[in-house]
Amino acid sequence: MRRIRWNAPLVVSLAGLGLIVVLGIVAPFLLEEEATALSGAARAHVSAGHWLGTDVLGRDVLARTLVATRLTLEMTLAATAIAAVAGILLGTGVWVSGRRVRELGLRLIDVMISYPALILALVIATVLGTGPVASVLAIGLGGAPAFARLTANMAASVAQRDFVTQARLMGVPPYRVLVRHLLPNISGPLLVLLSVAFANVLVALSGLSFLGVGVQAPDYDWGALLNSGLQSLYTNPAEAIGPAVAITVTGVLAGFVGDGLAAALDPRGGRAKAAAVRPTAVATPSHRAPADALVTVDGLAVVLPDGTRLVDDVSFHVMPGEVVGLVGESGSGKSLTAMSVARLLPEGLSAHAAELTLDDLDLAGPEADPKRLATEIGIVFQDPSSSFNPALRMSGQLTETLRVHQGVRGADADRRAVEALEQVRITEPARVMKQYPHELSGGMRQRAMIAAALLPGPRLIVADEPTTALDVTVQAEVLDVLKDINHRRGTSVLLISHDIGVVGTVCHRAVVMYAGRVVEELSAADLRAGRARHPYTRALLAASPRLRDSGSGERAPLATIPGRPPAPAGRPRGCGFTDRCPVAIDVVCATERPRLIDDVACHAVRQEVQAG
Ligand SMILES: Nc1ncnc2c1ncn2[C@@H]1O[C@H](COP(=O)(O)OP(=O)(O)OP(=O)(O)O)[C@@H](O)[C@H]1O
Repeated sequence: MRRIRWNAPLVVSLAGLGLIVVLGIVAPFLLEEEATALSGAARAHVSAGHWLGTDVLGRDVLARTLVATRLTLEMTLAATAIAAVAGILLGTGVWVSGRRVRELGLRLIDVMISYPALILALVIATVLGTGPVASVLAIGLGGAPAFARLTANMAASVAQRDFVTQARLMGVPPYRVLVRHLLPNISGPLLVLLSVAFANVLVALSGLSFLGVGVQAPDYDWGALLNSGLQSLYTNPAEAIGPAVAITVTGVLAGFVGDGLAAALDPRGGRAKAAAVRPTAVATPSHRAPADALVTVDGLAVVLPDGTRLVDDVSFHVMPGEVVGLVGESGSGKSLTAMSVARLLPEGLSAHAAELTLDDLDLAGPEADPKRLATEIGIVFQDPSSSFNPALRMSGQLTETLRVHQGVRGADADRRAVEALEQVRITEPARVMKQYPHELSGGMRQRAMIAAALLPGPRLIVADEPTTALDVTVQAEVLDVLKDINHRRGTSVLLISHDIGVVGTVCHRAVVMYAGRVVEELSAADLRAGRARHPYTRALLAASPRLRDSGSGERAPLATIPGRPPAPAGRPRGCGFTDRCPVAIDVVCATERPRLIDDVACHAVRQEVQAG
């Protein structure tokens, strides 16, 4: 419950159900007499005295409908509880039992689920006989397989996680594993199923009473009233309307609670949308980007709600037709910087910058045109297996931006998608268009991702570690495709990579990041020639099998960088690299933040320049 994000449908439907519950509690006290009093006028029509008319014995239908609320809700709650408890126990029980019991339990659930719940309930009701207790038991047990299946499926993924295995190895008793580890991790979807099951149980119980198997006279629930009302449907339809409306409204409200809960528990739903970058109050740019730069980032900061700066004062630019690499170890802030440019920051983070523009498009402004964003910036993500929807064919996914933002449809869109696939060197593009993502290899998927990013004709491609999930030979092919696109179409590329070798070979210029800041900017030619100045860039080069021998021509052993980058909250006041730096100057490096002067932010380099 602690992670629920309240939304309007959830609040309204819960309030509606609450009102019905209150009605169910008070109506028998207030209206019992009226509901049983014989007025003498059988099947009377709607009148001021009887808003829904009277039944076959002359009793007020509205009063009876309201009084029946309590029994109906009690039975529905009881049957839902039986279904949930029996189903959850069975579904989780199989995962805390031994292998044989588990196999047997899972097969049993399979068999039970293959029978429609109502048929199962009717069979049970026939065995148990008529009456409210029998129908509650029947509907409850009939609904249990749905809970058992959901619980078993979800518990399967949790039960194999390391913390559950560890708990079992430590001898934690099964019921504690169940209560502490399994149930809390599957509670969200179970809550949703619970509200949907409530609606189904209500309809099923009313159905049994309607068929005469459920509640027996003189007791009555909405189903029994519906049965009686149906007999006078042509003479006094209002008699059936009361219970019918009650069942429908309550069922729909319970369904809305389920929908509302699903939305409220969905981590991607509700307000979970990409955070926009806000302009900072700083009006004077600190970074002198050329006037004709395509992308200008000046003084970008990405901040956690507690004020921790994950990315701090980052400035760089990308020229038209230029490939710029953002390089640094894991956690240096590359992705957050790139995602700020694409306005795709994860929820909860806020960003601000003195300037963040793509040509004349203000990426920091609140109303950056979504159409321009979608068509002028193409994004290639790291993992090609999760970039496409596995349930849809490639054609629909590749042409989506064209259809949505450029109004290009049908054969035209398909033709352009085929051309884009050809450009990324996919053979038989027409066949690939008809395939599903899982039918393509990882390298093909990543090239298709690049084709999708290319299709609307973007001016910038942001490629976030596009080859990390691929094996080495395929990596080279994908990087080649990116280089080729830049060469042939002049598309600028912002390439994020932790591999300085990749950046040195593919990019024109590298922006080296460490601990959320830019520490050096240099051309790829300088990188390849080993002309890096910042000790961190030099350490990255020494650790790169591709570039370590460049410049000197010697075969130095592959180096590692000792220590680890500081966590965002524990970064020192001065230079973040101080603790790992071989040339750190006492006190000053730890306490004074080095500014980026002549493309390098390092006190030691500055001192060297001044001395010599
Ligand atoms: N949504 C988030 N909430 C909290 N911290 C985050 C979030 N996203 C990233 N971070 C933290 O911000 C820092 C920078 O993250 P970022 O993903 O930009 O690094 P990166 O250089 O791209 O690393 P990697 O190559 O591992 O993706 C890291 O310390 C990371 O743990």
